[in-house]
Amino acid sequence: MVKICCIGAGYVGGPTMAVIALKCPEIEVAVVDISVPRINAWNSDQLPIYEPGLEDIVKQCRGKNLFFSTDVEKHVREADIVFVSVNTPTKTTGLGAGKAADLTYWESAARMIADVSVSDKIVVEKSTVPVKTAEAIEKILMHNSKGIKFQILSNPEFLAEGTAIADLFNPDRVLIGGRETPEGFKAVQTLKEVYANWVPEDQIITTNLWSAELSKLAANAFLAQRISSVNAMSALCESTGADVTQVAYAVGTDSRIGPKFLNASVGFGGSCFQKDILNLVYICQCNGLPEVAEYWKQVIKINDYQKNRFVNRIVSSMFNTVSNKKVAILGFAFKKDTGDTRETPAIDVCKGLLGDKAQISIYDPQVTEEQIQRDLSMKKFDWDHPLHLQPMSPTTVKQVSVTWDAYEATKGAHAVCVLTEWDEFKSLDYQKIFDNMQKPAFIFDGRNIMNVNKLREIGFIVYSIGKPLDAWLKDMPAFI
Ligand SMILES: NC(=O)c1ccc[n+]([C@@H]2O[C@H](COP(=O)([O-])OP(=O)(O)OC[C@H]3O[C@@H](n4cnc5c(N)ncnc54)[C@H](O)[C@@H]3O)[C@@H](O)[C@H]2O)c1
Ligand SMILES: O=c1ccn([C@@H]2O[C@H](COP(=O)(O)OP(=O)(O)O[C@H]3O[C@H](CO)[C@@H](O)[C@H](O)[C@H]3O)[C@@H](O)[C@H]2O)c(=O)[nH]1
Repeated sequence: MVKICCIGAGYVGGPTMAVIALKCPEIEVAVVDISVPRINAWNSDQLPIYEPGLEDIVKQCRGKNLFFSTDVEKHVREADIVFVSVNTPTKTTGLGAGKAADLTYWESAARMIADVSVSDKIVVEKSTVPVKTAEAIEKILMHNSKGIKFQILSNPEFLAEGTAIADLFNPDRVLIGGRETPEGFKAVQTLKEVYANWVPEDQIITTNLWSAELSKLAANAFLAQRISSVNAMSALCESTGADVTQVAYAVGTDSRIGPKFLNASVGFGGSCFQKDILNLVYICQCNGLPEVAEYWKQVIKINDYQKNRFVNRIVSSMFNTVSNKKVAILGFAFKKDTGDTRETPAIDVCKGLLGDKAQISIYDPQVTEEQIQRDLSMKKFDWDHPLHLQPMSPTTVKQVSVTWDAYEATKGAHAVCVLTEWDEFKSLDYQKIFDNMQKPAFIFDGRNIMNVNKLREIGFIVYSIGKPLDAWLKDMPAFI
């Protein structure tokens, strides 16, 4: 029986391995992690991450051919294929701080693999890593291997959170990069056979190592660039009376452009886009390509601009101050159908409002008060380290309250901000919300999910990203 071990039981390691176990009953899959609470959660009824469809699969396979364990060394030693899906955060100190990927966790995993291995292995990069990481990993493994042979493959993951299971069942493509040597080709073929259990062969792309590593960074940069492009247009729409949804539709019907990923928003979030683009920028700089670096940096700059613009719009619309005003936040996760808050735009928006002394009341169906308080007090990039290494929230932010009910959050508020596109926000009783709010009552829709006409009929002053402005908002100078 082929044995797979995955180091890192996170948003990628957990779902990816669960799907491999489901689709390949003849393979034994062990997911290992240094975090005891995380592994305990994977072995309980309360999984550590919320992902539609995941629980069913874990329940089906756990204890049969899918195991979660903290005995990292044992499972690595026994495995034929070792996936490494550990954190690759942005460096916070030293060379490349604020841009370069911090490969501490990767390197320690590679050293451990070399230490404990007693048989040849295929080591698969599942984490998103800088191009050429495989070369460094090869060196670590080779110099510590005691004669054991390792083949390194790059097999980046393209799943998106909230749709991880659907993406894994039906990927647009699986990408495998390897060394162009007989041993390298053989390793690529072995991994290809795993995926071929459910992915059509013509959707399994094989390349050299560096193309696979770089394709992952490139794909995220292209995706994020589309969002920054449409968000840049949203600002122009507000100034000209154009409607960004209409513009995006008209642009996206061109088959060369395509309709996906053109939703204007308060800004993109999530653990990947910013981190991976910063990493790409750093790699360009290190390779003497400052113009290319500047080009990609702009995608992040526009994203920051969009988040600032949103906060400034709120404050300027409300007579240029939100001091002591209650502002309700609907949605804190970085997108719907996940409880993940890593780099969520809600953090920046809340911090911006807190900077103007607002009282904030937050409701998100999947995010706990503890998580929100940690997010609002954590330093930039701290969130991307393993949980047990993250600083605990030193103090709670007093002007922030968290409820489990949208009506409670909005009661007595001056304004409501929609920051995550949860479906349930579309069907709230907005008349009831309006009746219980201070007047004038504002709604700032950062996701364009609201029925604007209906809200205006009720009496709200409504701001939607990139849409023709309410007369009220037109009269209020926006300091952006
Ligand atoms: N989250 C996504 O949607 C996504 C999608 C594609 C790629 N990626 C990439 O995959 C990688 C992992 O992302 P994630 O979201 O799953 O992160 P995560 O933080 O959810 O999981 C990483 C896990 O690795 C564990 N870990 C760290 N060092 C370890 C070690 N030496 N031994 C054992 N366990 C260790 C941590 O405790 C943590 O549980 C990152 O490089 C990320 O960029 C993420
Ligand atoms: O038209 C759009 C599409 C997305 N977003 C926002 O962009 C962010 C990222 O969304 P999405 O890409 O759907 O989720 P992620 O889980 O971050 O997935 C991205 O990052 C992963 C990690 O690398 C990759 O594997 C995926 O392919 C890539 O889509 C979220 O805040 C979304 O709300 C928009 O604002 N407008």
